[in-house]
Amino acid sequence: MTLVIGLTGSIASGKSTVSLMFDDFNIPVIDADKISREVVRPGEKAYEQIVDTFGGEILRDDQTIDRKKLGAIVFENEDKRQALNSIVHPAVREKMLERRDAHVDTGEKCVVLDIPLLFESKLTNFVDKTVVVYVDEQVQLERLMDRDGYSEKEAYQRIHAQMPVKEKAELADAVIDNNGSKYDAYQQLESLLREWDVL
Ligand SMILES: CC(C)(COP(=O)(O)OP(=O)(O)OC[C@H]1O[C@@H](n2cnc3c(N)ncnc32)[C@H](O)[C@@H]1O)[C@@H](O)C(=O)NCCC(=O)NCCS
Ligand SMILES: Nc1ncnc2c1ncn2[C@@H]1O[C@H](COP(=O)(O)OP(=O)(O)OP(=O)(O)O)[C@@H](O)[C@H]1O
Repeated sequence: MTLVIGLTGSIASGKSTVSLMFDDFNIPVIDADKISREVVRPGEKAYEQIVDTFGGEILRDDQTIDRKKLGAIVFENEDKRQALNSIVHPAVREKMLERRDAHVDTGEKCVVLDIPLLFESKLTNFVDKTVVVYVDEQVQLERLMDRDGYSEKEAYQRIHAQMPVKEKAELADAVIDNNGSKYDAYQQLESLLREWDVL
């Protein structure tokens, strides 16, 4: 039996940081953000739909989608964010499930689905257990501004486009508190995997 873990959090709470740690335990991770880049490459159905909906202004010279421009549009306007979600999410879901099932079929002990919008998109039925990477909002804001160079307003727009991470923590089977060091988070992950009999 494969244990399927849904890993989530809020923007810049540390999902990718924790997701890399699964490597140390030889546990495969399926990353929804990565897949959401694959399904919007030129030639893909979602690419055509995005260009039809948002216009050619969101393209770079090489015809790929300018993610900064598209991000600025959708995090400013909730209806537009929902429109983008309804184009991209079905394609992401399909690919994630294909990859999850491939790992289940080969008898992997554990597989992780890293999905930022796991709770918002009601995808908890894709997984057996949920883990939230939690940080306090002030730490989240600082790490987000630091990492991506957003202004405070831009950072808050992105934070508020998701369910507050505190609420996600209440819904989770387990929480990794990432307010401390990365090593601290690593130790919490290791003891959780022991508790769940994965190691
Ligand atoms: C808006 C886009 C173009 C911005 O691209 P950019 O490269 O700047 O950001 P990236 O994709 O790396 O996402 C960074 C983080 O933003 C948050 N985020 C992304 N999309 C959304 C969304 N639609 N709603 C709320 N938060 C989001 C997530 O926490 C994600 O981890 C891009 O995020 C996108 O296409 N989003 C729609 C698809 C989606 O929902 N992806 C997230 C999970 S599948
Ligand atoms: N414990 C920590 N101590 C200090 N910095 C950290 C810690 N955890 C993560 N960071 C930094 O905070 C930033 C956000 O972390 P990360 O990219 O892992 O978040 P994320 O949840 O995957 O973000 P996104 O939702 O945008 O994909 C990164 O610059 C990362 O290096």
